[in-house]
Amino acid sequence: MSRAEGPISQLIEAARMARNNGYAPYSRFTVGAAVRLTDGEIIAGANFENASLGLSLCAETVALAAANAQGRLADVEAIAVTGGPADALDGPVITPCGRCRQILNEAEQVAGRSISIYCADGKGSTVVEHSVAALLPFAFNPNDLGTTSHRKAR
Ligand SMILES: O=c1ccn([C@H]2C[C@H](O)[C@@H](CO)O2)c(=O)[nH]1
Ligand SMILES: [Zn+2]
Repeated sequence: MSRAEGPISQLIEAARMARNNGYAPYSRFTVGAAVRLTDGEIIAGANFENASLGLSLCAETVALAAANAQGRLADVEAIAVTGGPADALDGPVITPCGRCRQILNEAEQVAGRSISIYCADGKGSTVVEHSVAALLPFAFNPNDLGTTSHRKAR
């Protein structure tokens, strides 16, 4: 899809704004993500690097952890991600890394619904939609541990 409209473009704009807060002094590649909840609330995240380089956190993971910190992990229905070189306004269409895909899969299992992933270029003009299942086929699931305790009691 190109130039998204309505709630999708709103979510991408939130991700683009969050990208400004990316802490990326080592890679100089800033990333923003924004999660949309079932009631329309948007929760943002930005990448958060560390001098111990391998400890860096991706924007998607930060946004999902922020939703969890508000007790809203089960309400996640979509996520947008955008990023690029810190000194440029644009950037390529990026898709979540492998670790974030596994974390998105966990959120999907908790939410009990599929989560739409909107991958936007830096300008937000090109948007590619993916599902978790498409990005992470044959995922390792909470059910594989023989537990259902990831499901929220309602
Ligand atoms: O989907 C992605 C890909 C990369 N990054 C971050 C990790 C690191 O801080 C920087 C360069 O890989 O971008 C994200 O936040 N999300
Ligand atoms: Zn990641």
